[in-house]
Amino acid sequence: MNAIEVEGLCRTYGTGRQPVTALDQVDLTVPEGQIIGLLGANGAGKTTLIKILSTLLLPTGGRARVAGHDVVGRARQVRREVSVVYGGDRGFYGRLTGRQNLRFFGMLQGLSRGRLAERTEAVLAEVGLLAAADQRVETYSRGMRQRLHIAVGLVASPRVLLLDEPSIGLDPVEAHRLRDAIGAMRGSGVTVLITTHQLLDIESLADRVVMLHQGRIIHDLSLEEFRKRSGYTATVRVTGRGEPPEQDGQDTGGPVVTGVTLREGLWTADVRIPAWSPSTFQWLGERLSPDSVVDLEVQALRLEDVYRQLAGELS
Ligand SMILES: Nc1ncnc2c1ncn2[C@@H]1O[C@H](COP(=O)(O)OP(=O)(O)OP(=O)(O)O)[C@@H](O)[C@H]1O
Repeated sequence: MNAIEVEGLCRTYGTGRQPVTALDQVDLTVPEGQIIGLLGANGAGKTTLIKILSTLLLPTGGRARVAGHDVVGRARQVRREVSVVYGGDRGFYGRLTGRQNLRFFGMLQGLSRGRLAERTEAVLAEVGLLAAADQRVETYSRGMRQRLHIAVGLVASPRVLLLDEPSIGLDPVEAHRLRDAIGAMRGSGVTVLITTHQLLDIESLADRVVMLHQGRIIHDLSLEEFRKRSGYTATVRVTGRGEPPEQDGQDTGGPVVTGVTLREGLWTADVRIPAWSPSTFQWLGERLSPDSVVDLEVQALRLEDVYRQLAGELS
């Protein structure tokens, strides 16, 4: 069964002279167990989609189903199947321990005493908080609180977990731990939809990338396809003396010289490599005179570059 099915979904805010269309005919099908990265600039409609899927907001057109239940007609059933976690570190009782908070919020979700005890320990382990479970939440770091939010989201075993900017405001170490906690869900059958501006979240977690722009889905690709959209796999940054290489005007299918700059008697050029092959090295040897090159650095493609490139095509 599909975890999420969205057809022609629309949401308009306001009815006056200037209504805002936040979602415009969105179609999306997500099979169970997939981890989807939902990307888009500020105002693209990501939060609106999350709110509709979690029944916090009604659509103004189209349909959406979660675990087979319609978000409008069977909202109560949907709420049993879906959990939503927002970025940020508030919403806990600071004087209670992590375990006590989790049990409290689990109880509110209607779990029986036995099931609650079992699930509490399981999810604390899943998010890496077992060792800190008996510490007061007021002593928790931001990242630990965020992982506790995810534990609350998981305690009632939802089929679908919606994460809105989960790593916002976290330092790199905490963000890495959080990603580990989310990654641990892979294979458990939980379907995860993550909205994020952190491309590293997508790179390390997502099976599929959906990109929204002005309320419409403009890309819906596997992570691999998304990566390939850039048209290159690496950039070689070359620094040299003397005559700089000529910048290539258009894509020739082979390596492309871009971004030639001059500074303090040295030039720097970025050579985009579509794919590594013997002819790539031959090309590099012919275009870049070994006498003039003083430094060479190979940079693997970053998802952020792809995103910037795709977003740039829109402006
Ligand atoms: N309650 C509201 N009333 C009026 N307009 C709204 C409301 N909520 C959102 N919007 C508008 O709807 C559009 C989509 O907003 P939404 O919050 O869904 O985008 P987003 O992709 O989540 O953005 P961000 O990355 O900034 O969170 C934006 O133009 C926004 O200004």
